[in-house]
Amino acid sequence: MDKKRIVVKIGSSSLTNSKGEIDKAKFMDHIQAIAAARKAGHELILVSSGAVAAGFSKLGYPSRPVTLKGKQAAAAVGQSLLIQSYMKELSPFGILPAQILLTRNDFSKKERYRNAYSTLSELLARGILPIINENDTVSVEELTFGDNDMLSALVSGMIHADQLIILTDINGLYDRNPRENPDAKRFDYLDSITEAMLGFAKGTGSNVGTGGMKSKLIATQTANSLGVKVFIGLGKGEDKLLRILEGNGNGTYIGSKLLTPVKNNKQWISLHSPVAGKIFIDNGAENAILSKGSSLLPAGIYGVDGVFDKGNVVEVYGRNGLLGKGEVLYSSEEIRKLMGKRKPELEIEKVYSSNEVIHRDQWVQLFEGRD
Ligand SMILES: Nc1ncnc2c1ncn2[C@@H]1O[C@H](COP(=O)(O)OP(=O)(O)O)[C@@H](O)[C@H]1O
Ligand SMILES: N[C@@H](CCC(=O)OP(=O)(O)O)C(=O)O
Repeated sequence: MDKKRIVVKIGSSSLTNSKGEIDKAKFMDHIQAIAAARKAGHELILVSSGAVAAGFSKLGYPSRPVTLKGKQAAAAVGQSLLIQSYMKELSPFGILPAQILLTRNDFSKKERYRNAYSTLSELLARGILPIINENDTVSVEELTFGDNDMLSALVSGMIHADQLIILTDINGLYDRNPRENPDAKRFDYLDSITEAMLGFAKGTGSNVGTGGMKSKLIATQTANSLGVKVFIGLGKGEDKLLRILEGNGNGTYIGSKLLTPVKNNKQWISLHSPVAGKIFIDNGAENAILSKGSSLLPAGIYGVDGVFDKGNVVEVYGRNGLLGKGEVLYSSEEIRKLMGKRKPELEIEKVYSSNEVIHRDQWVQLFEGRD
């Protein structure tokens, strides 16, 4: 089998018990499977939940806390317990883990996004097993990933993984919540996640998990849009990851064969960049961008909203509303002077070095009406 780069996301319910402790048997099952997949030559990155679930009982909480300070305090204790266990149990297999705690800001600032990518690549190149979690203790509610399903999707896109494996306490997506409908049917293979599927995926079934199946499906849509195939399910035994990679896993596989990887700068523009302003373009420019894949030139721009600098990301609007997002090569002040002008006029003025306001390589189409 080809050597693959895989992101494995393990949910709280697959690591801990309801009393708020790491479940030794579940934990060791993952360790053995990780070791076997690495031995087979695959590159692995772990996104491990479980910090809150493994920490709350040590702080005297009877169950998973609901307040922000309670969750953050529990995560501070639980995260170190988790990493300690990973270190100890992976060591006999000669695997050295590295703890990486990320916040939403690490993705929204371009330099930090690039830096996270370089660090992860360096760790992989040196044979280390990165273990990622959200930095729960410092993340504030408005600035979180939502859950680790989304974090794992964003990481798998960033490092151009071949597959994202979401290990949970249920063997895949069913057409109704199987905990409430015993005759619900499971999907084995899906090309993509549709709106209808989002409708029948519901919340968590355990008292330690957070997002339930719905958050896994939303994360799957994101991973697929970045060119990464997804498996959602469970498994037992040291060969469970290898079986999943061979296509024999106990769960649902999602993503057609036609998925295309997305370059990191385009991922950053479409999913992480803060929007600094708006540009309004005419029909000719809209056609050129959407149908011919051209860059955006000043001639087609008739309006600018906001104050922004060169290098910021703006939204571009046409007759169909929002068309996409792109990184501008001029400030809002400069674009106001340039807009509507054609090449000869710009050349006579000899002020600007390049004609493009947004280069095609820094443009991401969000309007789905056209290719
Ligand atoms: N249509 C569905 N198919 C499968 N599981 C579902 C569905 N709707 C809701 N669920 C629930 O989602 C749960 C898995 O999510 P969650 O508890 O958040 O797990 P984790 O801790 O692994 O992230 C399942 O145990 C199940 O109760
Ligand atoms: N970052 C949190 C987990 C958040 C989360 O998404 O949990 P889960 O639904 O179990 O994957 C923690 O470590 O407790």
